[in-house]
Amino acid sequence: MSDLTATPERPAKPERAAKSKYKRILLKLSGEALTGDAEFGIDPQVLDRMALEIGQLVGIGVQVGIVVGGGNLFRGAALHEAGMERVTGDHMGMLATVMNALAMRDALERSNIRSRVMSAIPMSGVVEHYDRRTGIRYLTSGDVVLFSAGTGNPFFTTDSAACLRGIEIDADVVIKATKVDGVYDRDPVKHPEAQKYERLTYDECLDQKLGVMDLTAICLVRDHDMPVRVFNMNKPGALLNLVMGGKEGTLIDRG
Ligand SMILES: Nc1ncnc2c1ncn2[C@@H]1O[C@H](COP(=O)(O)OP(=O)(O)OP(=O)(O)O)[C@@H](O)[C@H]1O
Ligand SMILES: O=c1ccn([C@@H]2O[C@H](COP(=O)(O)O)[C@@H](O)[C@H]2O)c(=O)[nH]1
Repeated sequence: MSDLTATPERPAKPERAAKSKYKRILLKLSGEALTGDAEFGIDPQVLDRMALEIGQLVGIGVQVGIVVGGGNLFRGAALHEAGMERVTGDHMGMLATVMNALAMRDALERSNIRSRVMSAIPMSGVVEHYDRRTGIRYLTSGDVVLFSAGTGNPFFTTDSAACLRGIEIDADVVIKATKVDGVYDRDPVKHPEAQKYERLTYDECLDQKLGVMDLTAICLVRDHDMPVRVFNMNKPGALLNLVMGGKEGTLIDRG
């Protein structure tokens, strides 16, 4: 029987991402998309598929930091609407992201992709506490790093956490993997006639209040000139194509 406590062998150092457009990325995975066809929870098949796609990036030497959402389990705002105190609901939402990160790490390690989970909320014995310099060291050595528990503060979302961590680790781009294939002039799930944008400026996103990412997150990336790409995580090969410089989804930058 294999030793389940062992971490996979470190693979031979991958060649530098010679042909990739980005050297270090921050990938935001939608929690809601982890449910697959179910209504709640985590679909292991979705995790395995994501692990495969992330493995392709690691294989060409791209450094991958990940922030996973928690919308498949708990959202503070929804719990609050149902009568719970908001901060407690947000704490539950952040803990949900830790659960998703643990599940993602499990899938990555089953695919022999070395990975670490760090949490913004100390959780000794379960995951490491977030430390920027340690996280960067792990990334530099080729490990995938899952930054969990959002920002560690209530009233934020994991979109903001993804932009924050992306800026902190000096990523080349924040990539938001979601269920729609980019940013539209209105929610394409509710409005099938919605028009997709190829490229948008931060200010256009803010002025038009485009709901694909929260406004706090957009302000943060605008203030730090961090490009964001939104793409459909259900499209096989799209993540690799995007990292190689292909035109997937929508690019949000300063124009
Ligand atoms: N203008 C828009 N363009 C694209 N998508 C939009 C827009 N407005 C609202 N949306 C919705 O935003 C969703 C994308 O957000 P996502 O699924 O990542 O949710 P989230 O709340 O960020 O993630 P999580 O599930 O992790 O909480 C899409 O599924 C889409 O329905
Ligand atoms: O910094 C943060 C990040 C998240 N939360 C709470 O967690 C849930 C799940 O995150 P999603 O971005 O919605 O997937 C979120 O709704 C918040 O309740 C937080 O409080 N602080």
